[in-house]
Amino acid sequence: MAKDRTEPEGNEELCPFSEQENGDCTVSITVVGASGELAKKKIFPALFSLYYEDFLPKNFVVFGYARTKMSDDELRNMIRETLTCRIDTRLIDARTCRENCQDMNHKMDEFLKRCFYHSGQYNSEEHFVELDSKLKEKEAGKVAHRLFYLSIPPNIFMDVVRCASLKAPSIKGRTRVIVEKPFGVDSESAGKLTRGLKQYLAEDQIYRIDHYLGKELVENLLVLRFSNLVFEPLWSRNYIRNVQLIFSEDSGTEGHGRHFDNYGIIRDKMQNHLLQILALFAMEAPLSLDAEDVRNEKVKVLKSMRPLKLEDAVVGQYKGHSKGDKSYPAYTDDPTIPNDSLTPTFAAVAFFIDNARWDGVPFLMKAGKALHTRRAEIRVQFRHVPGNLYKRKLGTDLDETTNELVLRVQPDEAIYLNINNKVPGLGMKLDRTDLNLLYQTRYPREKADAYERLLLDAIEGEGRSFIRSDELDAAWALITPLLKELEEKKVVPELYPYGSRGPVGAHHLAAKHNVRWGDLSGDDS
Ligand SMILES: NC(=O)C1=CN([C@@H]2O[C@H](COP(=O)(O)OP(=O)(O)OC[C@H]3O[C@@H](n4cnc5c(N)ncnc54)[C@H](OP(=O)(O)O)[C@@H]3O)[C@@H](O)[C@H]2O)C=CC1
Ligand SMILES: O=C1O[C@H](COP(=O)(O)O)[C@@H](O)[C@H](O)[C@H]1O
Repeated sequence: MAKDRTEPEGNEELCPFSEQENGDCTVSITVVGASGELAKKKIFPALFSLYYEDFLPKNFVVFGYARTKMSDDELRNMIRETLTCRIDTRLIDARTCRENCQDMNHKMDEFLKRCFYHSGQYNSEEHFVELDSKLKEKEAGKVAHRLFYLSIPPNIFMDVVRCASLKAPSIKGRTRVIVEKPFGVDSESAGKLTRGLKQYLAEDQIYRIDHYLGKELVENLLVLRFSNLVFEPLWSRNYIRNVQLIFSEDSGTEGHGRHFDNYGIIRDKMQNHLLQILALFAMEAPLSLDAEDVRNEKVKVLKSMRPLKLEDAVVGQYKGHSKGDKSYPAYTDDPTIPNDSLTPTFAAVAFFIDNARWDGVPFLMKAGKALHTRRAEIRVQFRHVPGNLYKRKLGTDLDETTNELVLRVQPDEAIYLNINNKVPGLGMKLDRTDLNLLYQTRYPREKADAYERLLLDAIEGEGRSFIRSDELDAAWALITPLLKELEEKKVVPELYPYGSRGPVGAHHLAAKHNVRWGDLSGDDS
């Protein structure tokens, strides 16, 4: 029996698979682009983890679809051999325990019996008719929900959507399609993609995936805000001075830059992951946790934001750097990148939300490759404490002593609040310390991968963590003017050394808004 994620066991009404449990229903999941990296690294492992943990319904099949010729057994071997999911890791940690390994092998055999492959072209209706008949055979006359995961490059999305919706839709059940990013490169192309998808699918059949919305800390944002009394009263311009959304990677493109060079860091990280997090952070309380209520609030806050102009941004590109006997390449040393590429590998921008809650509060975003560290976090810097009671003890630099709440999305998920505290003893010495919730300590069990959570949501028809088309439009409307200016004016990015803290311009941008980057100060750098 599939586990219920929402309620203690035994609550029949809320069980999302109750139909399947009585044997009437089945779910067919087709991974389109099954021969690709994402399918191997993320999608099949996530499906296996869900199966292993009993979250998949009783009746399901998984089909791989791609042009590469492969037999069912070859697909199964690929899945078995490339397994990199948390279950595998758990077993490596417990490798002395033979029972666990036997259990996993048994579960893997059972899972693979449900996996099949069909080779076909992405634009061939005939090949999708063949897929449909194979699906029907496995579905054996049950009401079948069909989920197509488009793990393919965007130029073939429309072919697949057309063929799948015309020739292989669910007849009595629901047809849903997970669409991978990129969702266009600007407002115009995103609008075109949406109009194309809507020729064949209704909005509630489209699941635009941004895997950051499946990350534990991001899912927790609304819980933190709306289930604790202590945060919400502080969550506004009255107490918050600025908010920082930071995404740094410590590696460059290293020979795989061709795809990135067409997009750049603003499209790759800001338009999607960081703006999505910002919307969840800043939105008003939704009427309910229903997908439409949550997404309505996200759209509202995105629409209240000022579109970016060149003066709100700094762009950078990493250059080569030597440290001891090790040397690190420049972005343009990557053989897949043109030597004269102006693509930003770093950007810092300042957003403002023109609504009553956030008027005047800078929301600074920073994302970059080849930086000194890898991290994704939200930093909330609060206002200074009024009055001078402890000023002599705290020092004159009030920025150093204001409260800061940090939500670290990765690595090592954590939520901590910097506070000032008296050092125990007879004197009156103050110390800066933090109230710290380190996930690894509090919740030591390994965490589900974002793809697991989002796949399960899509199977269950839960759209809350997927991007609706009006959200997408609103996000592109904020970013497109800046992208156009950068491209039209051929803005040359400021160079920064590989492994550094990014271009100096990012500090100037922050200083213009009276902000200091929290990740570069004190013991956090
Ligand atoms: N890899 C990742 O970590 C991430 C990927 N994505 C997105 O997910 C999608 C899939 O990613 P990924 O698996 O890495 O992509 P791949 O480049 O590996 O492509 C997936 C499959 O699509 C087919 N394919 C590739 N190029 C073409 C083409 N030009 N024309 C027709 N078919 C083609 C190939 O299958 P075959 O030749 O067998 O038909 C390939 O195995 C992409 O849209 C990507 O932007 C998003 C986030 C992260
Ligand atoms: O969407 C993307 O995200 C990955 C990083 O994902 P993470 O979960 O490992 O943080 C990034 O490498 C890729 O460039 C980008 O397209």
